[in-house]
Amino acid sequence: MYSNFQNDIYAKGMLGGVRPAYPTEFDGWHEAAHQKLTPEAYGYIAGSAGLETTAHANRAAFARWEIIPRMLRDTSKRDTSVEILGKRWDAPIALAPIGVMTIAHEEGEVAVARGASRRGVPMIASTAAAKPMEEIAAALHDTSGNETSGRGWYQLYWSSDRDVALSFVRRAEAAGFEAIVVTVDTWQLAWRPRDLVQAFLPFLRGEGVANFLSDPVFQSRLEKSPQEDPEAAIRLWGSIFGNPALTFDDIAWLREQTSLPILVKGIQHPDDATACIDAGADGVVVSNHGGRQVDGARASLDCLPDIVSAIGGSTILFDSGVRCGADIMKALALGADAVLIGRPMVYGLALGGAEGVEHVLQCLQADFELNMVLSGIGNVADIDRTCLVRADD
Ligand SMILES: Cc1cc2nc3c(=O)[nH]c(=O)nc-3n(C[C@H](O)[C@H](O)[C@H](O)COP(=O)(O)O)c2cc1C
Ligand SMILES: CCCCC(=O)C(=O)O
Repeated sequence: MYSNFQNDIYAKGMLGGVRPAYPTEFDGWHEAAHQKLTPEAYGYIAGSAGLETTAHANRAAFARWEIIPRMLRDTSKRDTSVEILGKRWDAPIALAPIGVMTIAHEEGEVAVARGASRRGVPMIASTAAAKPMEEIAAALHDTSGNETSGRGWYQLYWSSDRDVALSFVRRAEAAGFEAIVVTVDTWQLAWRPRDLVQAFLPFLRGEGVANFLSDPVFQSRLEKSPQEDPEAAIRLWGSIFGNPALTFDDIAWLREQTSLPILVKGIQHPDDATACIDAGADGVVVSNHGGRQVDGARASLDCLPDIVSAIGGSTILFDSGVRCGADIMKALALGADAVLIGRPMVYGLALGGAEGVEHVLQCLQADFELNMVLSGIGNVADIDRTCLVRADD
């Protein structure tokens, strides 16, 4: 039971005089990480596109839904597990793909992988990771110490050089990642004022390009190796990173290239969701990239119900604005199968590396479980639309 964590905290405090090493909710993680991070790293992580209207809308949308807890329902048996793409997850939570995590902590995604596997939470490794995917996979699957083997998916930023994109998929298969998540909303970075005013883009100093620099197909496009001529390698990265020409036909093409499940991340319109499924995807991630791409875009949570109506039965994950157990419950009640945790995890990483990631996940798991059972629901499958009312009703 995840909620044993609550008892542990009280017991350690009252019997041993020890308080938790880190805060236990989002604002605390955010504030403490803000103190620790460089201004540039903080701006990159916390910042969103434009006036950050969409980032705020993501939070406001959660506030417009309210849970009505039900009483006197037997919740003595509780089950937070879900089945996603044929695999059992202990909780309806995975880690969102997040690039260039060495700006938050020197061990970057390797620490994220360790924290995730200790909590049994699947991790989606980003193409823009600061560590090559093979290193992340090794950390995920490392069962030394008391870690259980973690579960990983690979997030593909689809290069305009299709052979590089395919090489990433082949490497992900070989490294043991269990699904491909194609992110389609960020083939180019949006107008991000916090980064612009600090003129900060970590990729240009060689952080977050490891998957490219270590890739044999990418290397074959260079005259000299990335070690010999790092500048030329970064220039090539800049020119082939994203692919504005991508269409649903490419998803259909990818479907023929790999037997791994494919999810398309960054979907906000129900017709796009349907087209993804028609092209052979197994599901989508309803997301506006945490408000980091199209400012003025609709809150991700508000996009969810129509997409559920359009492609219900396919796998539907959700992110953008998930901060606490209640948010997880609301997203599930509106039809998501599971949610992805983004910034809360990054702040945990900044605070304490693998231990910080583990702590944030443990808090979210316990908070979610307690929220669910105290609402009178013993089983994730029973979280549905009847748990919620609109705040203005
Ligand atoms: C610092 C940072 C880096 C990110 N890098 C990636 C990435 O490499 N690939 C990707 O698909 N999404 C990336 N995202 C988006 C997340 O996967 C996710 O959609 C977003 O964080 C959800 O919003 P939230 O963190 O506000 O909940 C990034 C987000 C942040 C904050
Ligand atoms: C160029 C990769 C960008 C990483 C990303 O997705 C983000 O910063 O939101």
